[in-house]
Amino acid sequence: MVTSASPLRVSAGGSQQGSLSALPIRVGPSVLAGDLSKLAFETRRVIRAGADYIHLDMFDGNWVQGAFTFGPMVVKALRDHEPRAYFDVHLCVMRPEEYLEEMKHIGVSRVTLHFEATRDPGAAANRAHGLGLEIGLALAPETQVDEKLLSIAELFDVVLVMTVPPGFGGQSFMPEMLPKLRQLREVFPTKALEVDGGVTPTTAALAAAAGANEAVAGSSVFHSRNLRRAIRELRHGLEQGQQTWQQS
Ligand SMILES: O=C(CO)[C@@H](O)[C@H](O)COP(=O)(O)O
Ligand SMILES: [Fe+2]
Repeated sequence: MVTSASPLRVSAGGSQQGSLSALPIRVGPSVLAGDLSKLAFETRRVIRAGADYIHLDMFDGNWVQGAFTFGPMVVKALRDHEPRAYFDVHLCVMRPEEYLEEMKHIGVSRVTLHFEATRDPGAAANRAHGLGLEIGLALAPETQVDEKLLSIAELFDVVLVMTVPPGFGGQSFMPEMLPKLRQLREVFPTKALEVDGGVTPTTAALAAAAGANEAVAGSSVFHSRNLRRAIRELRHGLEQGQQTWQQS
């Protein structure tokens, strides 16, 4: 079923890692790996197969060179087909902060912009919240977590740790991103932490064991013969990993 993010459940008195109850596990197929000539059909297929949300990669062919996918008009057309689905738009564009009002207008549920592409990410987060829009901060693999970044990330609803260089699907998961996830989870025990890139049931488990609770998956869902099973296995991977994280 496609839902809005459910509230985080924190056990009484606990704010440290290890004392938390489960964070909501969510699987968001990236339709980029589907048949792009049938986006509405592909979106409907993964919703029916149990997706928690739909991940939409908006690339402008500029910030990620050579990769141009679709823009707000296509997202709006999809929204008209799926009025209730949770739409998570990953903006890999120049000046992503300029899209916030339009994203709200077309009914996007959450928009994630890149730290590396945004002039003033803190101001963008405040503006999105003023619009009533959930907002995420994406970190490309080369971006390190330091004090300044943490103080900015604090303002966002989700931090997306890219586990491949942004730009295209079908790349291999970068295990060297796991310490970044651990670092973020230690500082933000209840914030949503999402991974994107090369996510399979095995890598989803590794990511969740390091603190992730949301996973975007393109190839491992759409290249599977059985979408429902693919999504179920990803969810299972996240659950297994989260148990490891809780016990750590
Ligand atoms: O943002 C991106 C790539 O930049 C992704 O959302 C990809 O679409 C994920 O595809 P797979 O790595 O799962 O094939
Ligand atoms: Fe993405």
